[in-house]
Amino acid sequence: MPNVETRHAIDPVSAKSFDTQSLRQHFHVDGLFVPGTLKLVYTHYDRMMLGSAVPTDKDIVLEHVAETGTPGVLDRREMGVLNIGEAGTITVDGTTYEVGAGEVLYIGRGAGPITFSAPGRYYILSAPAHHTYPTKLIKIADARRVELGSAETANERVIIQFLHPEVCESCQLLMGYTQFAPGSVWNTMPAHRHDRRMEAYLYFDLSEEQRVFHFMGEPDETRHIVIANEEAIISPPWSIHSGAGTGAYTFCWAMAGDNVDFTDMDMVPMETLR
Ligand SMILES: O=C(O)C(=O)C[C@H](O)C(=O)CO
Ligand SMILES: [Zn+2]
Repeated sequence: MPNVETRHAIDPVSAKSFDTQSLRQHFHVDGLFVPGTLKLVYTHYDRMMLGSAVPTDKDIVLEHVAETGTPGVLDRREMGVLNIGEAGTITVDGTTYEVGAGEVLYIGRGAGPITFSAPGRYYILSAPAHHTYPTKLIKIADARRVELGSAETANERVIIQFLHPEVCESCQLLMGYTQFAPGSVWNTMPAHRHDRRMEAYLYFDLSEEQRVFHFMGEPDETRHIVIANEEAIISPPWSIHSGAGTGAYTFCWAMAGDNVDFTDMDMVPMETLR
């Protein structure tokens, strides 16, 4: 049985009163990517599930997750898996996909069981789905690239979009990752919100000593959470989501909610941030 933790949805009024420990308890995820284990976090934000699988000499099979209330985990869901480790394989319904470093496997509704094989460090995202789109391996060259920011503002980066309507159809999941040029450290500032979609971040490619200060909260009530390598953030739909690192890093962003329009954002004017 997978190790599954549940996170309930928190409203912005309650979040205002949280101290560091409470913020971390509700919005921060650690303990991911432990060799030989499958860990899942079942959230009540659009029922997005996130987690990790790190197979060793033994494969890890994902089939039933009690929290979904269905025999197979993907009976009514879709899944995106990003490999942040060495190339490995994922087998879905008897078809084996070679998933290289930085590649994403989209797994359509109704598929499974899913077998994760070494080597590979697999970051897992899943949301409810109303339609079955085909399972598809997405290579980096097939993804959509958006270059933005500049060295002068310490935010020169490329957003690489994998689960995006122009690349791979999905019901709810939008997913990709953002990589920084050396010396650039700021993501998603000026900040935005999108009440239509929640968002989850996984920060990775950080050295042991490196940290990212992740900013969250309503624009006039911001808070921060200090993040180390391969730790994640659950970002509620009412919250900004932004970060500044002590050096360059990569982060995987993923969203679920009412639309799959990456550009549907409500920008937050700088002068309103507190
Ligand atoms: O660096 C950025 O800016 C991002 O990657 C933005 C996130 O992808 C995002 O918040 C999308 O809604
Ligand atoms: Zn966003």
